[in-house]
Amino acid sequence: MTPIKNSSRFHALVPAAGSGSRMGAPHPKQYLDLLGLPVIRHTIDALLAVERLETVWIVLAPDDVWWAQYDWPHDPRLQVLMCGGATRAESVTKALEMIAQYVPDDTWMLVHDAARACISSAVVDRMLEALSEDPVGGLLAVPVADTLKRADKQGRVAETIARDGLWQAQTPQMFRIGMLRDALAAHPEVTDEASAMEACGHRPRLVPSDASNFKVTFPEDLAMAARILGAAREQK
Ligand SMILES: Nc1ccn([C@@H]2O[C@H](COP(=O)(O)OP(=O)(O)OP(=O)(O)O)[C@@H](O)[C@H]2O)c(=O)n1
Ligand SMILES: C[C@](O)(CO)[C@H](O)COP(=O)(O)O
Repeated sequence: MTPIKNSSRFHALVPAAGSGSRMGAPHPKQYLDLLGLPVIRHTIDALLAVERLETVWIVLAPDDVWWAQYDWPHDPRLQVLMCGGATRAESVTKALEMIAQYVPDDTWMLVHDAARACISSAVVDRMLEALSEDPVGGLLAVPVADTLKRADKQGRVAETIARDGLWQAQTPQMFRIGMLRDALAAHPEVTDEASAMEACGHRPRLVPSDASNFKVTFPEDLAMAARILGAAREQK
């Protein structure tokens, strides 16, 4: 592969090497049926609809046997890396190490869960507008709406936590590839990219999103995702 010239400005990276253990299905949740297509296909279609994304990199597990069983968009911007790791952070880190050989360090990378299949291209475009001049980058997130309780070991309320200023982190999470690669290398224990950046002393910007961009995690989530995507289709 030759280096990509002309400093590609925005790329997306989709970690899709998880097993979906909380879904409890016989195969990974990213390949489960959602409105007649695998879950991840909706994610890919939404990202490919964002014209400013120069490449959409998909990170699969090295032993993935499902991807090859489907047809995927014939778009040269769609690229597959078979380098997933044991954790989400490891999958992202390994992919960034490969991609960083071909793109400049200041390239923006939008890391987006394969399992957030209801993402809309309009929201991603809004994120690009909000963050492209930002010195750090940031993430989609929603303010916490419910009252929060911490449980004790008996399943009783140990305390009520003030929700002021609390947000739920979503994806995409958008950072410059060089800074993100270094942050994840230093903090491999994180569950999202923003945490690695925070641990390095940065303060990622929160870009308001909404609950429709939820992560398909449990069996009942598939019906919810189908309703959201179905309603979005009807509005088009
Ligand atoms: N080793 C891993 C684990 C997760 N992921 C990806 O990271 C995203 C968010 O992770 P999560 O929803 O937790 O997925 P799983 O790990 O597959 O689910 P579970 O935790 O229920 O096993 C998913 O798109 C998943 O495929 C990954 O690329 N590599
Ligand atoms: C990145 C993420 O989707 C933000 O909410 C989340 O942290 C991933 O969580 P998991 O630990 O992979 O379930």
